[in-house]
Amino acid sequence: MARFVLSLDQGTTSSRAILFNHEGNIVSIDQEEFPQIYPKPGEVEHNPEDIWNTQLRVAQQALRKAGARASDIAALGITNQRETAVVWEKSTGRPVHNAIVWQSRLTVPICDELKEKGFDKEIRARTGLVTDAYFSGTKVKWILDNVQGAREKAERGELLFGNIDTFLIWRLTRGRVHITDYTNASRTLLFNIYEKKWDEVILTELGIPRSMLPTVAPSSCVYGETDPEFFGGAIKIAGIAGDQQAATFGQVCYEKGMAKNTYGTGCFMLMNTGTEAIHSKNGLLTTIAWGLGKKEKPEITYALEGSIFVTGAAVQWLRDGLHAIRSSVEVESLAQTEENNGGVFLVPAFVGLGAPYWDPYARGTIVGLTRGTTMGHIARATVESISYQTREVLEAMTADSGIEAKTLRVDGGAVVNNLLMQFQADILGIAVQRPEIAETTALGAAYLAGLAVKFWHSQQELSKLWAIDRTFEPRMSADERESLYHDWKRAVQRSLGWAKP
Ligand SMILES: Nc1ncnc2c1ncn2[C@@H]1O[C@H](COP(=O)(O)OP(=O)(O)O)[C@@H](O)[C@H]1O
Ligand SMILES: O=P(O)(O)OC[C@H](O)CO
Repeated sequence: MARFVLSLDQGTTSSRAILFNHEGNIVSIDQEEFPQIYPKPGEVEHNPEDIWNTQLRVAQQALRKAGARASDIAALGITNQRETAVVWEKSTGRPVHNAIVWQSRLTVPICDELKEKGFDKEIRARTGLVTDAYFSGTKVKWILDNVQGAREKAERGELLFGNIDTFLIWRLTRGRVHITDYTNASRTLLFNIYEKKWDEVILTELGIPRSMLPTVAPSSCVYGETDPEFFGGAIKIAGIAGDQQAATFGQVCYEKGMAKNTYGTGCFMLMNTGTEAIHSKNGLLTTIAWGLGKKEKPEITYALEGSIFVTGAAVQWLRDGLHAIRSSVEVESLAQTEENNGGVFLVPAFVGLGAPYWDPYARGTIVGLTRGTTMGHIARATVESISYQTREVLEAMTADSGIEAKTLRVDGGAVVNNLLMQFQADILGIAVQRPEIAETTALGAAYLAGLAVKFWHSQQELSKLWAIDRTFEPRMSADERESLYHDWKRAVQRSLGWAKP
């Protein structure tokens, strides 16, 4: 009798694999970081072989640590950094270029051209997204336009495109399955979220052959099996979701109006809007939260999303760029060396700004420096910037949905930082709830896979497994809160448009 579900969580900075038991508890975990490649300022790439090798290794290691065999695994779920685009040869499985990462600004000129033509309105109306280099579509176009021979090969049906979920499944099944789910498809800029199919008008405009694209399936169903060689036996692949949607599922935000915020490389807030796709007037994205039900008749749940590009990555910059700390966790103690930010505000617009500004030309800014500024102030300003950006997105969400959040569910690598969590509650003026399992991304993918093979039977059953580790109540006075937020807004104004040619 299978005892576990295996979750593969392929993130921006690391690959993780987690085994969950029937209670939704972690049985074993393994994680490996892999190199970030920065070819030019603003460009970010990953070597797909690094992604594959680290992901396979951590999965094998997670099984080994638990003393589990393939037959102990009821199913495998995959969750992934979204939008990151890989194009590979169908016959060999070899990528024709590095993966172009979601953060990369490489395709800003393509997006500018689309906007000049007014095609951004078509994109918004069909995909729910804004025309930004963030999404996969212009990355695929760039590869076809710039890698020698790629376009001809693609037109002959010899190249395939996929986000990381699709690439991993292609490898895990040794090229037998070319598939994605509704959540990942909704982030490509190529998928019509209303008609629930690849959008021919956009494909034509970007010159992307339909034959490159994977089949789109529900987020919870059996897609195929892993080649027996990888885990000493075949394992059913039965769940797929982009990592932010998976976290929303793992946080059991199953009712309309429920929201979560994930603190990783960036921050991503998603609110379940039910069967209604709300068109944002405040700089948010309309996206697919998950597609459940049958392949022939998917039941789509939509979400509003606020995507913030740089949050935890700013802490990494303190570590790797400024060498102010040796590990990300040290940011908390460094920030605590000062009682407040000393008037310093840091806008981490390293790759432009995402929601709600969508300014590819914004750049990082530190304002308010004086002779008395210390590294402690800068560390505090970095932590605070995560919370201010989150408030901007939550305000946009309230304006778009008309729903006032009373609490915010949080997860992701940075929520271990109690200073950040307390400041977040203070600056929002609402309680922040940290669940017992902060690995909700992996948990969400496990839930999706487990539901497909009846390891779990219903979303109601899963809702009961959610438990709070700690609630952070707001303690700051309203005057102080508003004054800090006002100054943050002034700082953002100084970062906007900085790199515009
Ligand atoms: N204690 C901390 N305080 C603030 N940020 C942290 C802390 N610990 C980790 N982080 C940040 O969280 C991110 C890692 O979180 P994770 O959820 O693994 O991200 P991802 O899935 O994007 O790779 C890194 O950017 C790291 O700098
Ligand atoms: O890998 P993460 O956790 O930084 O998430 C990345 C997002 O999916 C990008 O949209």
